[in-house]
Amino acid sequence: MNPAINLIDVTAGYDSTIVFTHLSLKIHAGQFAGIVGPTGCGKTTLLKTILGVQPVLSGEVLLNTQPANSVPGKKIGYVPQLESVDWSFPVTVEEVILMGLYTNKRSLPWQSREEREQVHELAEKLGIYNCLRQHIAHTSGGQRQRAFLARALINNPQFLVLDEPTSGVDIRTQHEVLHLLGDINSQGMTILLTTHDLNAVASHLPWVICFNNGVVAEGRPCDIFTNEILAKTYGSEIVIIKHGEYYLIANSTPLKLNHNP
Ligand SMILES: Nc1ncnc2c1ncn2[C@@H]1O[C@H](COP(=O)(O)OP(=O)(O)OP(=O)(O)O)[C@@H](O)[C@H]1O
Repeated sequence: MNPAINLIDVTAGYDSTIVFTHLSLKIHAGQFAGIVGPTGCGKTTLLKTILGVQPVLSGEVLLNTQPANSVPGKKIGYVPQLESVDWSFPVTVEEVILMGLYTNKRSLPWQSREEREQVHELAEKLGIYNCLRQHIAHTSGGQRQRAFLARALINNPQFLVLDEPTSGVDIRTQHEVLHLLGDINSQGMTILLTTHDLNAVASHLPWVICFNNGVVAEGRPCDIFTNEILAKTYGSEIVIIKHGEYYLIANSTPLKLNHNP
């Protein structure tokens, strides 16, 4: 079977920076995979390359055997890093979701009844029906994440690509978002995301790709999250605390609490 996403010997980057060279990576249909790696190692650039918005310098990116830049945008549902979104933009949650439906040909005020019903159905499914009329800036981090997820899903894409869906929200919301993505994946959606949260990956994702300007290792979290692979990925020691079958990965050096008054 052909991979859903197939990078073949890809070199990509910007005018001033080559971010990765000769990268080959396959994501299979139905896979739920997370890319982890240090800040600036090229995770977002990799997603942009898959989305076809970042031109490759050499090599090829195929989506279901078609070149990525020839695949209509609607085939890929994309959730950007929400930290990059301008929250002062005057839109409601409902309008954010509707934006997913519009191409350059249509403007926002004119939605059909079917389109509204489609939005309401999806909002109900994602648990944000009650905040559809709320200004997006007045919603919680978890509700925003769900609103942008709905915007990405509204066109029934073949793949879902998310840039750091677990950042900027508390631990409980992180788990809720990943649980929701797990449910969407179990209905057949191929999902690729980036995250800095190794523990969330370890507990929710079946497949992890350790990245640092290239693939360091990939596999099941239980095989991949070793001191050796994490040190190679992050360039410094990452402490893994094991308790029976439970793992806790310390993203920073353990601290000794200050007991001084
Ligand atoms: N538009 C751009 N123009 C030039 N260089 C860029 C651009 N965007 C990113 N870079 C550079 O490319 C490299 C990879 O950046 P990228 O955003 O892909 O990393 P990342 O792993 O997603 O980082 P983070 O975890 O902080 O989001 C960095 O050195 C960054 O400075």
